[in-house]
Amino acid sequence: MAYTFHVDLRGIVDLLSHHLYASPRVYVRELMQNAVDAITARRATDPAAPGEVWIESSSRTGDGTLRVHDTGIGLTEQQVHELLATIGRSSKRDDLGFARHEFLGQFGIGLLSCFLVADEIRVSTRHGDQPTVEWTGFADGRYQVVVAPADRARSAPGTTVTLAPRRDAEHWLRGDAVRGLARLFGSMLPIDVRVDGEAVTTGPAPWHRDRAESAAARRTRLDRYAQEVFGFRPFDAIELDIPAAGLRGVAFVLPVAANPATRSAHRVYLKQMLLSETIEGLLPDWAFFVRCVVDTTELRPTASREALYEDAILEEVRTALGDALRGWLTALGRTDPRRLATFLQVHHLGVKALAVEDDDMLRLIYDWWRFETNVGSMTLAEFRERYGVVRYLTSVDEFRQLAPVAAAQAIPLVNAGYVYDAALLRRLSDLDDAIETEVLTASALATQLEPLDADVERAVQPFLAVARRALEPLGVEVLLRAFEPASLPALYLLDSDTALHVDLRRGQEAVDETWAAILGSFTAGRQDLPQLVFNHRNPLVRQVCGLGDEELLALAVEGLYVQALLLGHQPLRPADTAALNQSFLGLLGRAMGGSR
Ligand SMILES: Nc1ncnc2c1ncn2[C@@H]1O[C@H](COP(=O)(O)OP(=O)(O)OP(=O)(O)O)[C@@H](O)[C@H]1O
Repeated sequence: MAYTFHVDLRGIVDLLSHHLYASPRVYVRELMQNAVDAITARRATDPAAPGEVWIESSSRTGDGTLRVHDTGIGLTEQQVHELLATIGRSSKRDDLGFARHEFLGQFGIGLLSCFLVADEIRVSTRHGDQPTVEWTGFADGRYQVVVAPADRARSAPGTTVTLAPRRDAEHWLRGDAVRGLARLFGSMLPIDVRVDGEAVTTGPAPWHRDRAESAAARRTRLDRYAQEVFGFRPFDAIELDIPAAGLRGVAFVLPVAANPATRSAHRVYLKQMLLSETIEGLLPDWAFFVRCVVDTTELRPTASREALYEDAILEEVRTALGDALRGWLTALGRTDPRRLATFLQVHHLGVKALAVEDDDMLRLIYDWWRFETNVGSMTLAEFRERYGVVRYLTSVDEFRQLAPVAAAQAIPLVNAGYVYDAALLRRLSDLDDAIETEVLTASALATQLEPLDADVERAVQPFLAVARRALEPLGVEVLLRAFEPASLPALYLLDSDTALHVDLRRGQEAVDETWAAILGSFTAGRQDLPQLVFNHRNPLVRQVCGLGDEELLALAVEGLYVQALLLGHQPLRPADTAALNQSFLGLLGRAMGGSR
């Protein structure tokens, strides 16, 4: 024998309120939606039928109830049983069960949301010339249907829904709350909606085109809209139009930097009814620099109507919106490079993050973003045009230290030490195989520094011997070269590769045997050391080279070593600090005429 399921309405309402809807406020949206759909249905056969929705809040009715009146299609007695009293049954689906395009509703559960604020829902409805039917649904699952007596018969087709409030939910039915919610959800609806006599529908969407309006006036209006809705005056307003998704709208470009890691929230309308102000995932993740407001007819809501259903159309829309933003950026580069430069100034981090994966954005950075170089600030495109190979350093500290030295050796260098820069430079050949890029290593720079004449080289051997002896315990290789700028006495050179091995070796000294053996396996066979290159063009270094007093020479060498470390923003180890102390105190002692 077959039985029919029974539904525990209290359980269902509990489910809706705790798991489906984020807040009871959705009840206003569901009631407006039903009223608008009913008018749409009536106008399908009677295009001249009146289309009005008016809501009387409890502040107006005075008896605590809220009433929603519409001039829609109404229901017959049989439809009342079928549609109002059957959870999940909807008149807005076609024979195959698909949502019908012209309606906002589709799931057949919207009316239940009224139980979030009401104990009792009363519907008085009239379809065509049929008698007025009165249906009352109670939160405990009972319902009654009666044909209205003559004194309560409706004079025209349409429906009135009356809510008797739940205890503790009375405030949801009051004038202020209802007006605010009706305005929030329904301000763009194509049908006139009033709350307590006040219009909440404010006419066409902000992107609606009015032929008589000038471009400047339109922009001012859109700016004002962004200010009202998002609270900022946009850098630009990008109009969006994707006919395949029935989507129109505007992307407002943020005037200040946004965190690329935070997903942007957008204001999305479905068939002119607000779905949510905080829709994520409408745009690709990289489009963090805009806030959109869009209306679409083709995207589908989830049953809560608070999010978009993740399907193939949403995926296509996301791609198309991404293309629109990309198009805006590249067009700006063509038509108004100065504005693009301003945009990049604000949003460069995000655009760079995107350029790591996207060729168009990489091209944008290549052509328009000004990098710091040791030959002035310029774009990578300019740099390449002037100097051929795009040589760069991957740390800001390294750049600060080496840029002047490299410039003096006529080696143009780009500072790629900021976040994403190195990754972008590594990817540049993706744009064009002919673009050559190269990291300048410290050892490569050392080879560019001019060696000394043979005579000088011979003469400085005693200096080198003392300097090597003094610095050997500190694990640094000593060189003497002649280079510009002459004001720099010594240069501490450490490649990132060498730095890693130096760190590992230092780690080895500081840990127990097991760890030392593990770390040792990484450094095995590597003897590279950081280099300290003394500059023979520097007058002080020349003087030190000529010192006959070995003790004084060693003190000077230690001092110059620590100074080079400090200039290179290198951390000082205990041994370096000890060398600094020894040198400083020793030199001080010598200066005051004593000895160590
Ligand atoms: N004001 C109204 N006038 C005429 N019919 C209505 C009205 N309100 C509700 N109905 C009928 O009741 C049915 C159920 O309404 P309900 O709001 O629960 O679901 P829905 O609007 O079909 O779908 P959704 O859950 O997506 O809102 C509707 O399909 C419609 O036929």
